[in-house]
Order: sequence, then C-alpha cells, then structure tokens
Amino acid sequence: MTLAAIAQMSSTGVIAENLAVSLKLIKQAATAGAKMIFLPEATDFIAPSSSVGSLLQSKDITSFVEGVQSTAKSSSIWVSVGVHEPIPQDVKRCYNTQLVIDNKGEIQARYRKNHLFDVDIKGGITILESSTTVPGQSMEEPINTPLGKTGLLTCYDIRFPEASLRLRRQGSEIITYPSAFAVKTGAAHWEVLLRSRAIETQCYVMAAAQVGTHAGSSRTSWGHAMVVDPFGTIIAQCSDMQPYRPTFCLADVDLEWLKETRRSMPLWDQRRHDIYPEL
Ligand SMILES: O=C(O)CNC(=O)[C@H](CS)NC(=O)CCC(=O)C(=O)O
Repeated sequence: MTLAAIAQMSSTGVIAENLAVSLKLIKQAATAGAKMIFLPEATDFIAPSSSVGSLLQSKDITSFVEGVQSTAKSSSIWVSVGVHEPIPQDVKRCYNTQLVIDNKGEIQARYRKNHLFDVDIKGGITILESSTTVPGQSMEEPINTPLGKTGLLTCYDIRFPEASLRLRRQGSEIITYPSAFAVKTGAAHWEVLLRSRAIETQCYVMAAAQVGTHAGSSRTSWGHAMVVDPFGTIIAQCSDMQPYRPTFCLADVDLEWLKETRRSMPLWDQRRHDIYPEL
C-alpha cells in the first residue's frame, strides 16, 4: 500500500502566494509519509480573464514550476499540479496543463486539458475558458508513478467518459482530475461524476480541488477534494468546514484491492466491441 495526499486550497491572483501555500502542502504531505501529492487545477493562480495575459508574461509563472520542482526533489515526493502553461507565440492564451513531477524534481508528464469549460448556466455561471486557453490536441499515455499506472485528465474532462475508458484500456490504475469546479455544477454533479468514472474504469480517482472564494477574482469553487476507490467508495475527503484553509486528505492506494475489484467483476472481459467501438 502506498500513501497519496490530495490537496484542497483557494488559489489567489498572486502567483508567489500560491507557490508558498503549495510548497508548504508538499512538505507536509512528504512528512506525513505520502509518496505523491495531487494539487488542484490552476494551482499557480486564479484570476479574472483580463489579468491572465500579464500573469502569463510574468517571471513568477516560471518560478512557480521551478519552485515546485525543487521542493519535490528536496522532500523526495512526486507532485501532480495544474498550471497555466504559456504559449510563446500567443501573448494572451495558455494551455491548461497538468504536470507530473517526480521525486528528483524532473517533469515526467505534461497533459494539456482537451475539453474547455465554455458554458452558460442560468442562475449559475457563464464562463468562456477558450477566451484564455487553447485546448490540448492529444491525450497522454498513463505514466508509472509510485502509486501505480496513472492517467491524466483535468476538471471538465470528467464529463467525457470516453477519455477515462481509453486511459483504463491503456493500463491506468489511477486517474487524476485536478479541478476547480463551479459551485452550482459541483453541488449537482461533482461526486456523481467522480464516483461514476471510478466505478466504470475500476481505477482509483484522485480529485484535488480549488475551494471557496478566490481572493482577487469573482470566482468561487466547490472544493470537496476526494479520493474514490475502484469500487466507487469515497475513501478520503477534505473538510468542508469554513473558513477554508489549505489542506489535504490521505488515502492508501492498494493495487491488490484494485485487482480484486477487477477480478470479481471483470468488466474488461465482458465488453461488447462487436456492438460498440473500442476506445
Ligand atoms: O484556468 C483557470 O483559471 C481555472 N480553470 C477552471 O476553473 C476550469 C475552466 S474555467 N474550470 C472548470 O473546468 C470547471 C468545470 C465545472 O465546473 C463543471 O464541469 O461543472
């Protein structure tokens, strides 16, 4: 069994503040015995779309990733972290990227969010992620981490089960969804979506999350960072008590238990690819 830490925090529009919070969580998770910590989507900053361009041009955006890399190394822990990845030819837009950094500080994987959150929900929110973000054009093969084979997706991607089924077919044992879910859709869908993806893929689902009101922005996030096991049980969840503080929950990843779940209900041997396509 290997211990994983799943973080919940409220990023602000100041990158240096978010870096300080992240480094503290990384060190605490390592001290607690976790081999890998999952930080949310947009850990580096959450800011109004009008300030995204200048933040992308700032030096702090590179210092953020370098800071996480050097602390991953000094604390000897793997880190998954959601960041805004600048695009050299595009001064206004970025990729919404999940980085996986190993315990030597090296970037092992980089997944650029494929599905952008362009929605208009009455009584909820109107948001156009594509105004500041360029969609990724591919998925990443699952990578080996201390927890097991890990497939990478981000936030809104959770509404597209084709992607998670494909990651399972490619051998994933763990699927990550670093997130910053909206409050209205979070209350209605977050837990159902996470548990559904875990049940269908028989994978551990790691869902680090942004929570609460983000200083310097009008955005509020749903939180409820959690880990779901391959049977669909929530085995760890961050507190919902306010005022929110940066925190993490810990969960044991047990690949024997995962195998038992898959043995007892062999969904992958029972698929009907003669009727519907294989993903
Ligand atoms: O880049 C940033 O600043 C942070 N990114 C986000 O907050 C992203 C895009 S706006 N949020 C989501 O995808 C929420 C999905 C959601 O809430 C749902 O599917 O219901």
